[in-house]
Amino acid sequence: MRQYLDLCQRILDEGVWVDNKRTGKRCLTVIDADLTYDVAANHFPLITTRKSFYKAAIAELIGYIRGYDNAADFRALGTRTWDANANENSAWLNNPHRKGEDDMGRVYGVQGRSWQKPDGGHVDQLAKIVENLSNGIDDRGEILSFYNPGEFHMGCLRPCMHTHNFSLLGDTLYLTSFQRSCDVPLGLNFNQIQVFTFLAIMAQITGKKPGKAFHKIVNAHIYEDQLEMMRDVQLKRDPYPAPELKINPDIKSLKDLETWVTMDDFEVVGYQHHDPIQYPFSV
Ligand SMILES: Nc1nc(=O)c2c([nH]1)NC[C@@H]1CN(c3ccc(C(=O)N[C@@H](CCC(=O)O)C(=O)O)cc3)CN21
Ligand SMILES: O=c1ccn([C@H]2C[C@H](O)[C@@H](COP(=O)(O)O)O2)c(=O)[nH]1
Repeated sequence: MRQYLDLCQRILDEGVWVDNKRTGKRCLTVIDADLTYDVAANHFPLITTRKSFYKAAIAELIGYIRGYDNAADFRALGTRTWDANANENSAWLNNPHRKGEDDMGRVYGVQGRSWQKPDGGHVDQLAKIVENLSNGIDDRGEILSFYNPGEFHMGCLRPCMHTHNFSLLGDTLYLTSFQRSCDVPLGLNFNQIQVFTFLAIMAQITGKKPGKAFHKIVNAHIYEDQLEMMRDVQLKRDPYPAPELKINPDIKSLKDLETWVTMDDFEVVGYQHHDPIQYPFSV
């Protein structure tokens, strides 16, 4: 938790104001942040200086794993976080590739599970990684990439967390995740949970021990309308100790994740937190 607060403070101390054309807002911005999560010790990186809705963050991750392309499917899993990008951004609403209400297009998990090949076939990047890791293989290219510039025009948003690179050392699994753009008050609260949970769940279904997860962020920002709450409320609070994440041990395969898993299969133990803070969201 301390590393999150340090990043917030660093943005306040060293950040540079940058105009953002897509949202029409200014962001206080720093470049390059590294966060590390100890998944082996189960120190779940849940924000404690405000109430965090972690089930929504895990629901997003499961939706990516399943290759969802529709905000309604995300809602059914337990998160409304894609509603605005799917249905309220005028550039996407006017895009001829949008297939109707709730469509997100070829974003995130669609690329992860079904990257189009020039010959008409598809690549399932995640299935290949699970297969290799389960067999003890790390070919130094266990990479899940959502970043497909050739199809940016077919999706509502370019992926922010765009690459997850798994590594095996003996029977310990590591994850290095790359993020190009990070809304620190809102997005990072979710992204920390997702990087941690992704390593924990991949270790579980491939029969490995989880090690550490390394989260590398390029552009880390606070939107102008979030700044006051961050500076005057959240950063004035003292953090509580990290809680633990409990995952249903019956989840044993990618198929389980794709078929029957719900948010009831994830539970956080020992979560002490301050009151919620509602930060503005920029579409
Ligand atoms: N500007 C922006 N920031 C983001 O973090 C973001 C996007 N856009 N677009 C795509 C996804 C959607 N994400 C979101 C969207 C909404 C919340 C949000 O409103 N979180 C609330 C609680 C939500 C709930 O109750 O489930 C929060 O207080 O954390 C978080 C992440 C992350 N991403
Ligand atoms: O997982 C996510 C998804 C999105 N974000 C934030 C980062 C930016 O504030 C916006 C995306 O805007 P771009 O103009 O495409 O950079 O969403 C996040 O933090 N985490």
